[in-house]
Amino acid sequence: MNIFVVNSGSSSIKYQLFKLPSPDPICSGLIERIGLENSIITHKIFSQAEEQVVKRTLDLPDHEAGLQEVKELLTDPEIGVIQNPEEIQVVGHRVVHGGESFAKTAIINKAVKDEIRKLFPLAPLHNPANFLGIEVAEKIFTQARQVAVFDTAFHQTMPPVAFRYALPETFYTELGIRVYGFHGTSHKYVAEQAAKYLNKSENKIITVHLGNGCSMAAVRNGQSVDTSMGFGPLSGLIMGTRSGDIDPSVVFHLINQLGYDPEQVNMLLNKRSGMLGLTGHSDMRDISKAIAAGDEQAALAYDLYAYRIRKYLGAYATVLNGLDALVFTAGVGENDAKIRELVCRDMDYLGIILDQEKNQSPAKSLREINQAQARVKVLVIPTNEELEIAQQCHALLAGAAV
Ligand SMILES: Nc1ncnc2c1ncn2[C@@H]1O[C@H](COP(=O)(O)OP(=O)(O)O)[C@@H](O)[C@H]1O
Ligand SMILES: CC(=O)OP(=O)(O)O
Ligand SMILES: [Mg+2]
Repeated sequence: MNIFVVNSGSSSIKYQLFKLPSPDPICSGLIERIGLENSIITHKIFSQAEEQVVKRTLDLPDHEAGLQEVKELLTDPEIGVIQNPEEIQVVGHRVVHGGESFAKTAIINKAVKDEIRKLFPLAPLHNPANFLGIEVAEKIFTQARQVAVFDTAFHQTMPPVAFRYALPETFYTELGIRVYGFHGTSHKYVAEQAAKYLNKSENKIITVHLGNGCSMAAVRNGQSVDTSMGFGPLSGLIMGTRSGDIDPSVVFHLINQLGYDPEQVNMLLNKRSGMLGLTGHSDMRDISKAIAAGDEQAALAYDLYAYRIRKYLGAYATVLNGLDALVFTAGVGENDAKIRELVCRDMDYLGIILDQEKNQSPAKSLREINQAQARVKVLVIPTNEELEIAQQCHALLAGAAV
């Protein structure tokens, strides 16, 4: 079954084509700077041992132009991997917010689209772009089943003690105000990899997803029991441009005393805060360079970022009443050894003892970075949200076990 996976962001589209049940992608790509001049498409084709990379710079005014270009690349007479778009049987879409309506992957129809649209205000950076990706894919891959895989779905197993806020009950029952949690596809994927590695069906795992957005999850026996993002993808850890946890009094102060309007507060907390607000950079590689050049603000921000993770680590070890494995994943989690070191420092009371040398290993596959005698495995596991999405689509449509 040919499954094309689309992860649309506000200015980017990531995609991969799989022929399930094989987990190896046929091709993958990233389109950056959609809507700006000089959009960049990086398209990779994997065949046997070799990898071919095609890079094109062109003006792509919108997502439709971006996906049209991908269609051309997929069906190109020379480098194409299929002959026509009808060969794609399924398009799997990452959709960030599914509210309480979707505990599982869903075939997209009008009702599903209406629900995704209703959730725009709760995930303003994500759901509108995801929706656009669906609409464009429907036009291009007209024969394919369109399927939505929700970031929130994995966290629907959380108990009420983890998902309820201390607000009057009707705010939950009538207005749906509760913790939803995000990055579920990634937390699920790496927690399953870790459980296989531990070779223990009963297990307690904390997963730490550190990308542009950052979140943690406490996972017991494969089920999410708590997570750091909440009603929207803004609470919890410090992120590239998002503040993470902040006292809501700050919002009232900004509005009532400093004259901000609600949209300005929204922009501030979502787009101008986090590491960007603290240092002027949202990319951890730039922050590391600034620290090396003696920038004290950058050094403080880096410490703040790790400190927040440590607080959640303590909380989740308590929630789980112990810990078998701590998993780092996504761009920062997989690549930034120093962050992992700061997070794991002085955690021997929890059974976490890092092996400095193993922590420095640049390997790109699952690796164990704790000292041999440590009670808790510390693992770096590359996430693969696209493969997880493809496998969930396959399970839904072919009845395959995942
Ligand atoms: N070698 C690296 N060292 C430190 N951070 C890195 C490295 N490579 C990528 N990153 C970080 O990963 C982030 C992107 O992570 P990713 O998981 O791809 O995020 P997203 O899927 O949210 O776009 C970048 O902003 C950057 O901070
Ligand atoms: C939900 C979320 O924060 O996603 P991302 O990390 O892709 O921005
Ligand atoms: Mg991501």
